[in-house]
Amino acid sequence: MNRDWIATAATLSSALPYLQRYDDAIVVIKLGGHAMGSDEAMESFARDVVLMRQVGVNPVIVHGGGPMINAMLDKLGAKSEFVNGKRVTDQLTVEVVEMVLSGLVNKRIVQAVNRQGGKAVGLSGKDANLMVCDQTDPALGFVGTPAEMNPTILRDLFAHDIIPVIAPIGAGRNGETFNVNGDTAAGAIAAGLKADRLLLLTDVSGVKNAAGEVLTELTAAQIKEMTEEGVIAGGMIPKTETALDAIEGGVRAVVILDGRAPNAVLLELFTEHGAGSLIRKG
Ligand SMILES: Nc1ncnc2c1ncn2[C@@H]1O[C@H](COP(=O)(O)OP(=O)(O)O)[C@@H](O)[C@H]1O
Ligand SMILES: CC(=O)N[C@@H](CCC(=O)OP(=O)(O)O)C(=O)O
Repeated sequence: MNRDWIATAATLSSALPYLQRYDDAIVVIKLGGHAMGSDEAMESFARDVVLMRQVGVNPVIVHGGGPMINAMLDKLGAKSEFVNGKRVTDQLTVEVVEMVLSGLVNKRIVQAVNRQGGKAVGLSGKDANLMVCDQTDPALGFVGTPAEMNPTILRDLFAHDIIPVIAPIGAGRNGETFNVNGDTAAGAIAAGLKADRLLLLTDVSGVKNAAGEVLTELTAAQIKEMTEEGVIAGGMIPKTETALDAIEGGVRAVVILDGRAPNAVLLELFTEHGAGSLIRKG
């Protein structure tokens, strides 16, 4: 018999304890703009998510799309600046952010999942009042901080075998639209659902120390120290902040990992190998 088939059967068999552990688990996956990559990479990601659903996991995808927003702002001749990983968002920018995230990016992911045989439905924080926000800081404009989560809609979707794909747009209490950092939104949704896992997919293999080595496990104290020293910087700041908030909010564990690695989520969930940097309650 072909050796590859024997190896495939052995791999499937060794996954049994993990399949049992994650049966009916809620796993929130944040797909960052930098991790989205080519159509082939998107297809492979979508396939992994459909497989998760097939084996009894309830996956929720929350996406970013920073590079896609930048590209559209460039086309419009508009500039934007970031403060601690958050985009300063004026009226024009928030309109572009909503169009790009809820439109182009969200539907690309929805379609990719559905092409693999899944049932994905796209929504944003506005739908069913999923994520109601307050303004983060007047200096940042229309940037929102999640203040009230209404995740019942997501449980209703799970019950119908539907994979929710969520754009990080928040509903304001006075009809405003808020731009929410994708990691922040994913953390708030994971906490609202008391998810078993929050996987933050990005373009590095995990959180690196000053020597550039990936730390396989991180404590809150280490994150605080590394941020003060500037070792954790830029886009990694909202990710590690999110991880700590999510754990405080009742998420069992958070993993920051490279979404561009082949089958990254399957490797993390269903093998003993694991991947990236794990953060859990200390
Ligand atoms: N200590 C660190 N370890 C790993 N990456 C870091 C660290 N500090 C800053 N970064 C940067 O954070 C980036 C990930 O954040 P970001 O670009 O916002 O990703 P995404 O678009 O996937 O959300 C990495 O590509 C890296 O340049
Ligand atoms: C407030 C804020 O910064 N919002 C982000 C939303 C998109 C995002 O988070 O995209 P990534 O995950 O690809 O970085 C932005 O405007 O870029």
